[in-house]
Amino acid sequence: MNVEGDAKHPDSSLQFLTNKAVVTLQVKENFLHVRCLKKLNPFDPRPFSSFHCNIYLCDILSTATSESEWKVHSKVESLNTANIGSLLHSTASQCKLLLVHIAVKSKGSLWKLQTLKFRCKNTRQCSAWSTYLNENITTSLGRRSVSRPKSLLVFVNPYGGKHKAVDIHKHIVTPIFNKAGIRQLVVVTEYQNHAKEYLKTADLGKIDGIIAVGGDGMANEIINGVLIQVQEKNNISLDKPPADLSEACPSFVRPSIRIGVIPAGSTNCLSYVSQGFDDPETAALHIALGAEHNLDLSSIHDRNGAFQRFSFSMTSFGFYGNVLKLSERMRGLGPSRYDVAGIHSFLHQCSYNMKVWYLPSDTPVDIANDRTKCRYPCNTCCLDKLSDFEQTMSNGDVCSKPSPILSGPINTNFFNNAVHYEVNSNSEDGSQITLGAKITSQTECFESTKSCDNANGNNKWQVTEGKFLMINSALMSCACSRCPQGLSPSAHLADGNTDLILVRNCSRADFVRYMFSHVGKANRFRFPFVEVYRVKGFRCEMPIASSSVTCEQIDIKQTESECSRTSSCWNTDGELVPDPNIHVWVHKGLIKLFAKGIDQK
Ligand SMILES: Nc1ncnc2c1ncn2[C@@H]1O[C@H](COP(=O)(O)OP(=O)(O)OP(=O)(O)O)[C@@H](O)[C@H]1O
Repeated sequence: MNVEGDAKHPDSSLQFLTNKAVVTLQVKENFLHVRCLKKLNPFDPRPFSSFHCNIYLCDILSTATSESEWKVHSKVESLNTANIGSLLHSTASQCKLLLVHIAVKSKGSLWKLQTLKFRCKNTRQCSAWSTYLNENITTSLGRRSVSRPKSLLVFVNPYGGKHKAVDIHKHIVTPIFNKAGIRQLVVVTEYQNHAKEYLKTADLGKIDGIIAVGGDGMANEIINGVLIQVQEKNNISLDKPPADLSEACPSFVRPSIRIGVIPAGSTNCLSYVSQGFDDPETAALHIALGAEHNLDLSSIHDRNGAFQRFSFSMTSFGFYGNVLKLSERMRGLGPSRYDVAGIHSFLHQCSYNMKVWYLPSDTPVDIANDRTKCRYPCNTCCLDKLSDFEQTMSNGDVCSKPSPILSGPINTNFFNNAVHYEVNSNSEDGSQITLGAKITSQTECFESTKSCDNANGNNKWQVTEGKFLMINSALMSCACSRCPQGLSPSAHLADGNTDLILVRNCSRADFVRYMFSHVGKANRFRFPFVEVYRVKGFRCEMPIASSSVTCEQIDIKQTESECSRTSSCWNTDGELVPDPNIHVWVHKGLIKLFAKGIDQK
C-alpha cells in the first residue's frame, strides 16, 4: 500500500466521500472497483455490498478534478454521523473533487451520461488518482483495439426533422464531446447539398470522423461526399459501362475515417437500426467511446452506367418514390408531410411495368420465415471477418474484440402470374456472366467487392417481370419508430446483401393489409403478391415508360395519362433518383460507422 502515493500508484486506501458512502477506489482487470467502507446513513438497511460498484474502464469518457467543499447532504448531516468517524469531523473545509464521466446503459439500448463525484481531502492524491485513471483508460482501450475520435467534422442541419438539430448539438452533443476531449469543427448547413460540396475539398487527413446532426438524408449526403472524394483521390471512376449483366461489380475504396449520425431528422432510420433508438445522447456517447460497426452500401447507376448515389438503407420505386416526391413539396409540414404524402399516394395507387434482374446471395436464407435479427455481436456481419483476422485471433472472438462499450459482451411466396426465370449464358443479354471483382491495388479496398464476386459461386442472374406497386431494396432492416421491425426485419447491417422486396399489383384492400403488417410484428412476406430475395445486386428496367403505368382512383379524378406524366422515381435514403432504369450493387462494409449495433435482449 502506498500511503502518500504518487502519480503512478495512488494510494488505494485513500478514503473518498460520495453522497451515500465513504469508499475506496481500486483499478483491476479493466475495471474501476468502488468499495464501500461506511454508509453515510447508518439506518440504511441495505448491505455494504449494494454500495459497491465496478465500472468498466472503456465506459469512462474521462476523469477530471475540481475544487470543492468538504460536505455531505444536509439530510445525512442531521443523522447520527458518529458512524462516519473522523472523516467528517472537519466539515466546511476545502477539498478536491474527483469527477468520473461515464456512459451508463439504461433501459433497452439507451445510454446516458453520468458523472460520479468523489470528494477527497488529500488534494495531491486526488489529482494522482485522476491521472492514474486516465492512463488506465488509455491502456484498456489499447488492449481492446478501441480507437476514440479526437477531432471531428460536424455538420448540423437546422432544416431537418423538427428543426431541433442546433439545440440538440448545443445541449446534448457538445457537453459529451467536451467531456471526452473531442475537438469539433462545426458547420451549420445553409442549403441542400452544402455538406456534400464541403466534403469535395475538405482535408479528411486531419479528422477522425464526420458527424451528421440530422436525418437519413443528411447522413446520405455525408456518406456520398466522403466516398466521392476518396474515389477521386484514388482515381476510381464512379461511373461504369451501361447496364449489362456481364459487368463486374464496381469496386470502391473504403474511407479510413468513420461516420456518425446524431438523430435530428424525421425518420432517423440509420440511428434506429444501428443503435436501437433514435436517441441523440446514446448516439453521441457511442461516438465519444469510439464504437465501430461496418456498414454495407449500395451503389446506384442509371441505364447509361452514370453513377447516381451511394445508399445505406432503402432504395424504393413506386409507392415510396411517389411519397418522397410529394413530401419534398410539403417540407413546411415537418415530419407529418410523410403522412399527408402517403395518403395522397395511396389514393392515387399506380402500378408499374418493370423487368427485374437479381443476383441471389451466396448464402441463401428463407427470409420470409427467418426470425433472426442483426444483433450485437452479430455472427452474420462478423463471420467473413474471421478470415481477415484468423492469423491474429486464434480464439475467433472477432465480434467482441472491438467492443468499446461492452459492459459486463428464400424461399418466397410467388405471385401466381409471375414470369420468373433464370438468366443463362444464352440470355437475351447474350453474354456469359462472369463477376470477378476488380481489386484495386494500393488501396484499402477491403471486402467491398467480395459480395459481388461470384467467381466461386454458382449463382446466376434471375429475372422476373410484371406490374409492381413497389420495388423495395432493404440494405438493412430499415426499422424506425413508425415501423419498429422494419421493411425486412432479418436484414443485416454488413452482410454484403440487400433484401429485394417485390410488391406486385394487388387490390387496394390487400395493399392496405400489406402496409399495416409493418406496424406490428406480423410476417410482412406472407402475402401472395409479395416476393423477397436476398441478393448481391439487381437491375430494373421499365419497358416503355408512357404505357407502363396503371392507376386506380378512389375520390380523386386522375386519368392514366396524368399518372404516367408523373411516373414514379426511386427513393434512396430519402433522396430522389429520377430514372426508373437503374443498376444496384451491394458493397460489403464499404464504410465504418460510429455505432455499436443493437444489443441482444
Ligand atoms: N439549411 C438547409 N436548408 C435547406 N435544406 C437543407 C439545409 N441543410 C441541409 N438541407 C437538406 O435537408 C435534407 C433533409 O435533411 P435531413 O435528412 O437531415 O432531415 P429529414 O429529411 O427531416 O430526416 P429523414 O431523412 O431522417 O427523414 C437533406 O437533403 C439536406 O441536404
